[in-house]
Amino acid sequence: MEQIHKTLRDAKGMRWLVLILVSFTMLCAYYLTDAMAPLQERCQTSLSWSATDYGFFTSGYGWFNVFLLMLVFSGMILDKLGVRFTGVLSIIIMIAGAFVKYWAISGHVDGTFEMHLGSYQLLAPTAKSAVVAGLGFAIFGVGCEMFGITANKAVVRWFRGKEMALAIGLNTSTGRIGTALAMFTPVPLVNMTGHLSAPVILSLLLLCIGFLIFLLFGVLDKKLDKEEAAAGISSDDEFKFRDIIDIAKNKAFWYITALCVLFYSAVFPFIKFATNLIVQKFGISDTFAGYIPALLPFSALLLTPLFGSMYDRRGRGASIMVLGSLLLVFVHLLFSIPSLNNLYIAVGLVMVLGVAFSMVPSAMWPSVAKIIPENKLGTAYAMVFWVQNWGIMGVPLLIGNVLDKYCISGHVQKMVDGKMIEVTQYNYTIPMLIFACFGGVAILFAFLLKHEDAKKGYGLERPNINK
Ligand SMILES: C[C@H](NC(=O)[C@@H](N)CCCCN)C(=O)O
Repeated sequence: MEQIHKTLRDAKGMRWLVLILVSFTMLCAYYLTDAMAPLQERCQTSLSWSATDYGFFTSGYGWFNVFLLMLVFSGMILDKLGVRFTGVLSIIIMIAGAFVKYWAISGHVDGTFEMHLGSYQLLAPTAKSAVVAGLGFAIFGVGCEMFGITANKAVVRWFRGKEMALAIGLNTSTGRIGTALAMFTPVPLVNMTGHLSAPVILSLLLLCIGFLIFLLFGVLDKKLDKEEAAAGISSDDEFKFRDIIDIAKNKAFWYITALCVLFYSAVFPFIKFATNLIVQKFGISDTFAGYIPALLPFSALLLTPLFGSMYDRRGRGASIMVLGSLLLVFVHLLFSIPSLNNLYIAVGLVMVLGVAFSMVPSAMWPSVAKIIPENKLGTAYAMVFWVQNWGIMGVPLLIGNVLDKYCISGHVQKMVDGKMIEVTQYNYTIPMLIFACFGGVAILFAFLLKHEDAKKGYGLERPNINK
């Protein structure tokens, strides 16, 4: 019989199986990334965290990635040692980070912490539990970002010239399922168990399952390596320092990176504060308030593959990014208007934000693969993520501080575990305007990217599927 499939990746079923295996761990990783988001007020009442403490802890995700350049090293490891090794390493790091985070928020750490350099105060008094949880989150963040670039590279390797954007979109969508679950399961879990750390324990369990599933992917990927070697297809994966310089010389790369950090700075940190925003602005209890931000990843998880598939078949990647950025600004501006406090408006806006949050990622990540050659792709994704992590780290810090300095609107007494506790109330107008400003500048870079593509012919407006 004539041989139909040259390698495993030419077998459609195998490609999609690989996608499922890689994506499951994305779900677990994204769940833990956002699992504390609906618990902002619970952290205030159980661990005495202020908005600044919460922002500090949330910023932890990026500390090591940004300051220790862990993301850049991750990219090098990925391009040098491949997706299998890097994937396994990243999951182990995530499990270690999750464990530290669990330790910090489960009542083992008390008191406050401050840091001085001579007479200069580096860190104002901060709840020690927020500092240790932040450290755990920082370790986890290294693994999570390392896994993100590994998953992108693995998907590109298996899907290039086929349904690449759709596959990247579906992989991201699976991550969004994790984010959606993180929006509405933590509060019921905490209520059921009486432990603030219950969602983190669940994440640890999920990550261990993800580890085993990723090993299965490793078996298939190794087989593909062997087949490609036998067919004389070489994967020029070796990392060279020159790669960083080559990538850094590419203008379109910087436009896409700027768009990435600005766009995501207005989305990921927004998710972290969204439950509290809904509680404060729309007067809903935190048990239900998380359901509204959950609509954001929910609509994104349905629409990201749709836009990915549109991009594969019809092209228009740069235009999709422009439109997505416009929608982002529209939503944040409307959220900032104090009189628009009707719950239906909140639901509508979050869903439109979900559309924006589908459009930009579904076009952005496959577009990086059109601008940068595959052998430098791990490093390129790592560089984009590194810049993006400045935003993921800095913006929650900024918003937490702004809330405590300029946005306190009052205090209310709430009954928590049989005790009356004072809970601070916030007005979110200024934070929402800050998010809108990020979106405004993102639009500018989306246009610059479109213009550069028209000049250099990267094909961002052309379909991805080779006919
Ligand atoms: C694919 C992309 N991932 C990222 O941007 C990661 N750097 C951050 C992941 C944070 C997880 N909530 C995406 O999710 O669109």
